[in-house]
Amino acid sequence: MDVCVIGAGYVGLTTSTVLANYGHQVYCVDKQKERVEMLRRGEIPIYEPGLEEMLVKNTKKGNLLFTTDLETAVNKSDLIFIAVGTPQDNDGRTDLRFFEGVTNELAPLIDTYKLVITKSTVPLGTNEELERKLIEKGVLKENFDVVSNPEFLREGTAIHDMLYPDKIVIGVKEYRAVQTLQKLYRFIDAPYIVTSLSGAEMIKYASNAFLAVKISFINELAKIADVYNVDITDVALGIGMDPRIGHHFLQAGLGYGGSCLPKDLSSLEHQSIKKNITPHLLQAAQTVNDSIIDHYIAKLKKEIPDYQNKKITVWGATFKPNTDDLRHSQALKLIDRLVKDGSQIRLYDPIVSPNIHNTITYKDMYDSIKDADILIIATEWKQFIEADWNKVSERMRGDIVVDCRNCLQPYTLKKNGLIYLGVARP
Ligand SMILES: NC(=O)c1ccc[n+]([C@@H]2O[C@H](COP(=O)([O-])OP(=O)(O)OC[C@H]3O[C@@H](n4cnc5c(N)ncnc54)[C@H](O)[C@@H]3O)[C@@H](O)[C@H]2O)c1
Ligand SMILES: O=c1ccn([C@@H]2O[C@H](COP(=O)(O)OP(=O)(O)O[C@H]3O[C@H](CO)[C@@H](O)[C@H](O)[C@H]3O)[C@@H](O)[C@H]2O)c(=O)[nH]1
Repeated sequence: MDVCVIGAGYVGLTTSTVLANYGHQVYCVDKQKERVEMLRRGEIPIYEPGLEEMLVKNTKKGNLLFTTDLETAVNKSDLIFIAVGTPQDNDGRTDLRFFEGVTNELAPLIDTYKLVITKSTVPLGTNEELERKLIEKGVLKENFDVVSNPEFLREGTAIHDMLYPDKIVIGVKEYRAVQTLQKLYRFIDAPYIVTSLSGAEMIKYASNAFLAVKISFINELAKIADVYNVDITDVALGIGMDPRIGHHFLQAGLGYGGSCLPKDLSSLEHQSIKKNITPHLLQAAQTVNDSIIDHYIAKLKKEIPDYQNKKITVWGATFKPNTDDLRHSQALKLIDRLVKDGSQIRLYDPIVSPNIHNTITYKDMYDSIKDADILIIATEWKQFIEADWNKVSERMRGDIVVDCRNCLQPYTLKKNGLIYLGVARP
């Protein structure tokens, strides 16, 4: 099938590449000229394991093309995916600027039948509004159907998640759209959830909200476990054994960040308030998440009252491992807070070198800890988990390792003369 994908970010690039890899002809459009030129050279603007290889293979084969020319891409395609960003505005609502920009650009280009498929995460009612606007702008009703087909991939495992999703959610008004999408996704073996446009929009928000609530739940329990000298990893393991609870998303730590959970939870909160419903649980999940940095700063202060005067190294800047994404990173929030408190930070991250006030970034993880008093693990990258702790111990001046992600083995550190401070791990 001939497919146009609008937006060459994490979702648009993964969608384009996977569809092309399974035999479709894909035109991936982005308005950023430099990004498109880069992609044409086979360089990818984001870090996503496995993506570059598959992308280059398919560009060489000619079934994956990058362009800024929306008109040609739309003309050549039967299906049009919208995968532009829907960030958070200053009030915490969804900023639909890019999505509405696409609606305006698309309207004059649709003069034969197209399936317009929304992959971007958009508030309830947005796809109905998209349909209404396209008609209002002169597109004939018989020339298009709108489909809400939210994406559930995680950064760092995007290709795997797109190939092996637990479900494919499709919000439609016309059943013919479902058949077209089943044809498009014939290489994916997953159950279909077919619902209304807003039903699909809500499934997306509900998923991310549930995950955020689950993380805040374990983080709240971690605070309680801490004061009662209980190991929270035992508690997570114990409750996770119950299949009604499950083991996933029970890792206590610095809290959730990234480009999705915080903004989607906040958006759902506003969508709820707009209809006079107070979303107590969603608000509580955010409150817990917002309180975590303060909580761990207080813990650090209790352990080392003059921590501001110590040499602190932080390992990890991104919001989670295996990505270059710094959006809403809790690690960055922690660094900001330490800097505000007067500390000078040395930072090492395997992929990014962000420019942060009073922070020196290092290219080598062991160089970053030379003469450090305190080492803080803010993101659970594999290379931190597998660090040479004897070498760490020799390089550091002090002996304190704060494991904000509960990803290390306390015993291994202790064996190497280091003091381990985890999240509720007595
Ligand atoms: N990142 C994720 O893991 C993820 C997962 C599932 C869903 N989502 C949702 O998918 C959407 C996209 O997220 P992302 O992280 O891929 O965004 P992104 O910011 O990485 O990429 C968006 C791209 O869209 C381009 N763009 C904006 N307006 C355009 C226009 N008018 N024409 C052409 N290109 C345009 C931008 O230049 C940018 O390259 C969001 O709604 C997000 O909530 C993201
Ligand atoms: O037990 C856990 C699991 C995750 N996190 C944190 O939660 C955040 C989000 O993690 P994850 O969900 O793996 O990352 P994303 O790539 O943002 O993926 C989420 O957001 C995407 C965008 O909507 C959805 O498509 C995915 O299904 C959803 O998992 C990160 O900061 C993690 O460190 C924890 O603190 N504890």
